[in-house]
Amino acid sequence: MAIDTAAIQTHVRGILKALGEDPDREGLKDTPARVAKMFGEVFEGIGYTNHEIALMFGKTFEEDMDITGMGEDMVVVRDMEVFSYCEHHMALMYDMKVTVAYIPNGKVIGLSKIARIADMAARRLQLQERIGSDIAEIMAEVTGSEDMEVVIEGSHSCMTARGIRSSSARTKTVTLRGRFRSEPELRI
Ligand SMILES: Nc1nc2c(ncn2[C@@H]2O[C@H](COP(=O)(O)OP(=O)(O)OP(=O)(O)O)[C@@H](O)[C@H]2O)c(=O)[nH]1
Ligand SMILES: [Zn+2]
Repeated sequence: MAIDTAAIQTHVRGILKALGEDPDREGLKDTPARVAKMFGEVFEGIGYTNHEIALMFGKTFEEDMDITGMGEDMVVVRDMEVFSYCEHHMALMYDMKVTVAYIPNGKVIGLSKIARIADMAARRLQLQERIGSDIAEIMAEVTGSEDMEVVIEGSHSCMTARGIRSSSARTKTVTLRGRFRSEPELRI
């Protein structure tokens, strides 16, 4: 479902007024439209289910797997940068690095598609933990493998720039599925 751009503009204008601002002054007159456009970008993932994201980026390669045996070798893509917004404050999560490891089950996914999946899962009102479980769920559907680890490190502006103001606090979350859960030596 596409976002309701007109409603967002109306509400942003209302927020500006509630803040004591003049929404018609030169610097703010286009702000509701800009914010609606920005929300369309940064919240694009709200418009898709995990299943739909799996279909969108679900191109896999099965050729040569029997010959090379690479269909069972671990793949790790490190440090994919994403941005997200926490669902509690709608505050930016930044300096977010996502690392995904999986053990293919006979087919592999194109590497760029892993980054696209991580990027789209982050473009929602999220919890860092849920970004990890969403990526694991989408990757499992695409690859047919349950053996997955997703490590995310990031900063939450709701705790670095306001509130407790722990400006250097970083949060690390680890999502483990399948063999990564039962065999600790596999963990990256
Ligand atoms: N587990 C988890 N918590 C988050 C995430 N993003 C933000 N939070 C936390 O969500 C909580 C919301 O707590 P509340 O007490 O309702 O909000 P608040 O009064 O603004 O709390 P303070 O931030 O402590 O001032 C805060 O502790 C945030 O740090 C996240 O991705 N995962
Ligand atoms: Zn927050």
